[in-house]
Amino acid sequence: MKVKICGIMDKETAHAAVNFGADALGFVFAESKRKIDKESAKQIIDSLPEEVQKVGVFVNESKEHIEQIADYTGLTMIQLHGEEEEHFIQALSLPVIKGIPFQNGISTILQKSKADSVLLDAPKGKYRGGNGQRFEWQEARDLGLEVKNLILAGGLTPENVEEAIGVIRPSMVDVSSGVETEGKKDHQKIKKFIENAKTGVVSE
Ligand SMILES: O=C(O)c1ccccc1NCC(=O)[C@H](O)[C@H](O)COP(=O)(O)O
Repeated sequence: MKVKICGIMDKETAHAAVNFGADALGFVFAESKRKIDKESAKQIIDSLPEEVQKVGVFVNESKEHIEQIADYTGLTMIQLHGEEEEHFIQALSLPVIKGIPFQNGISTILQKSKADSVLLDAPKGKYRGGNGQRFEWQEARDLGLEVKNLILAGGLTPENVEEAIGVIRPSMVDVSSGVETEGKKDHQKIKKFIENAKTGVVSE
C-alpha cells in the first residue's frame, strides 16, 4: 500500500514521514490552515530523495500559476481540488491527481476523469480538503467503483486505515488531519499510520 502524507509544512516532518516509509508528500498551495509558501516548499523539496513524489495541492488556479510554482519548487505531481475541467487537467505538463468529494453520481464522474489518479475524499467542509471528515466507505464499495489508481482520503487515522483499505481497496491512502495533534503534524501518528496502512495489505 502506498501512502501520501499531506499538509507538509516543515523539513523535520517531511524527513520523518519519508523515513517511516511515506511514498508521497503533499504541499498545500490553496486556501488552508496548512498553506505553504513556494520558498519554504522549495527548501523542503530540494532536501528530499528523488523517489518520493512531491505533490502540489491547488484549487481553481490558472495553468500558468500552477506550472510556475511546480517549476520553482520541483513538484512532481499536481493535485486539484476545485472545479477544474477535463481539458484543463489534460493540458497540465505533470501527472494529475483529481480530488473528488464522495457525492451523488460519483461513478459517472470517475469514469469520465482523465486524471492520472483520482483521490476520493469526504464532501467539502470549511476547506476543499483536509477537513478530517470521512464518508461512508461501504456506500462507495456498493457502487462497485472500478478505478485504476484510486487514492482514498478523508478522515483516515492510524486506527481506521486498515479497515478503510479492506473496504475500498485503493492503491494509495492519503491523510492530513488524522496524523495531527492540536493542529500540528505528530510524528508518532505518522509512523503508526504508515505502519498500519502498509500492513493493511492490498498493493499495486
Ligand atoms: O489539507 C488541506 O488543508 C487542503 C486544503 C484545500 C484543498 C485540499 C487540501 N488537502 C488535500 C488532501 O490531500 C488531504 O490530505 C485530504 O483532503 C484528506 O484530508 P484529511 O481528511 O484531513 O485527512
